[in-house]
Amino acid sequence: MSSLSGGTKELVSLAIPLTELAAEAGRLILSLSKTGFEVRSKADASPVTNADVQAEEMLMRGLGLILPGVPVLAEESASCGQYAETSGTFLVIDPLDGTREYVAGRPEYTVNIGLVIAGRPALGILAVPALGRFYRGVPGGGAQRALAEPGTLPDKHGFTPIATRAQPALPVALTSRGYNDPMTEAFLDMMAIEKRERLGSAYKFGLVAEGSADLYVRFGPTMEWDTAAGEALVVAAGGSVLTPEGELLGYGKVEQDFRNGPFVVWGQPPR
Ligand SMILES: Nc1ncnc2c1ncn2[C@@H]1O[C@H](COP(=O)(O)O)[C@@H](OP(=O)(O)O)[C@H]1O
Ligand SMILES: [Mg+2]
Repeated sequence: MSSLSGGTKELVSLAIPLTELAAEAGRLILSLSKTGFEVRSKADASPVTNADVQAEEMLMRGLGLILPGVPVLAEESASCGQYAETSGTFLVIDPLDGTREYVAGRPEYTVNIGLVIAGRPALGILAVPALGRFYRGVPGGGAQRALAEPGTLPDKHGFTPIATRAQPALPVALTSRGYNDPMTEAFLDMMAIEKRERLGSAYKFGLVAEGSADLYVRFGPTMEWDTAAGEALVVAAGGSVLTPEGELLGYGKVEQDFRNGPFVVWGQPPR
């Protein structure tokens, strides 16, 4: 068992070593993109590389030291049928979110580390190693970002506060690059937007959290490791993640194989 109490101050302190760990895993992934990686298909036909697997191993080792005893729900372990105990506090990680983008040479892939307490994302870290962007947030404790040269680790004193922006008359909307669906299109068709950008990873949450975009629309399926870290970050920065009915996403949905339903990420409350 861990001795985590879940207080805001404790979580803000915990975010520091977790950010360093995500950045280390990101550096490993980025270096493998230069030296070469191997791609194979998973049971669901989605790609996986040795970068996903090695980064997950690094994260599991590091999390075992930082938060011993806290179960870790991890994408690659879950795809082999190994599920963590998620009825209490648990970590949820995607070691390489946006593997398709990574394989295609696009830079938006992320390392996601989330912490779920009482069914809610309580801390979130996103590293975007190829773009040198590092985000962290604790709902109630604020959100921060650091910028660094790609391939280098962020300066621990380089984190500055970020917040979502007031929604402009014509908002900037984000969607998945590769997994769009008719409901997402219909929702966007109903809105007057300035522009729409497609990106394949949790970087979309970072862009909403820092006020570069206003909403991220996702009616197609995602997994809890795609959203836990990003949701904590966006909420910490002043935004929200809501189902079309205005409900919160739940976490630890073992009976749904940790699959999320539709949601919209809002920088500011929906009007
Ligand atoms: N049919 C499906 N069922 C469950 N999750 C899906 C899915 N299609 C896509 N996803 C999830 O959506 C994520 C990609 O979304 P996006 O491109 O917007 O980041 C995938 O993450 P991975 O790419 O890490 O597997 C995957 O987890
Ligand atoms: Mg993913």
